[in-house]
Amino acid sequence: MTQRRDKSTLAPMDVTDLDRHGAARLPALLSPDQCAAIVALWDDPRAFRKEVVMARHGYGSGRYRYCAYPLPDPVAALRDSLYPVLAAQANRWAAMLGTGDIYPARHADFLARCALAGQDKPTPLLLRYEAGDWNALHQDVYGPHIFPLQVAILLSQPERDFTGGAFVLTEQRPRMQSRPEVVPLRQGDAVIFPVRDRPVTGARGVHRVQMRHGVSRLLSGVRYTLGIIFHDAA
Ligand SMILES: O=C(O)CCC(=O)C(=O)O
Ligand SMILES: [Fe+2]
Repeated sequence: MTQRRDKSTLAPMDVTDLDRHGAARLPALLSPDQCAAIVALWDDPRAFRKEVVMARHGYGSGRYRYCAYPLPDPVAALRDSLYPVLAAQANRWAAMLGTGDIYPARHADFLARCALAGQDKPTPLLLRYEAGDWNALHQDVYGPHIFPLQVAILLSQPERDFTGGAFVLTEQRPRMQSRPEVVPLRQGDAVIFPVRDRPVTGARGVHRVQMRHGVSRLLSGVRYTLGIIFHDAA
């Protein structure tokens, strides 16, 4: 599948936004047709390994389905093409934090590392929300191996397909109150954000802030998102 923009490079502003605000938007990563093709996967049971009904677990309200391996073509293409850019950013953050973590240039090599630790189940997921549904603030950690950045792509068109349902991040600042960040998305836009935490440079050097993401209540309609997580699950 061809995407509308070259994802091998992110505009410098995107990286600046990640460092300054903890999230960066990739406008029009997918066309409306590409979004529709991914939404259509929802009804194909071969595409998925598991469904989660969020209310049963206290995760909010709505449903999501984890893709099965082999990933559906458009999902595999997105995961492969986004990874190298995010790995460069992940390595920069690891260096800032002095963790010693090194993320390999090839996604396959990172997945091999996950698999050795028993994390071999695919984590890309399709989420579906109806009026009244929401997604509790959370972190998508599935085992000790964590790739620190993830991507969510809005597949539905705000105001036409749904209202409400904003993508929300919170940043838990040490010994301070949390900071909310709302990322306005149009259909086909992606948001890049930290899975668990990120480095922030303060007066006394670099410290870690915890991040959580979620979705505010849908007021009407139906909203689909594709979530791309780069570590596999145990
Ligand atoms: O539906 C959304 O915008 C958020 C989805 C999500 O939690 C994820 O992609 O990990
Ligand atoms: Fe999530």
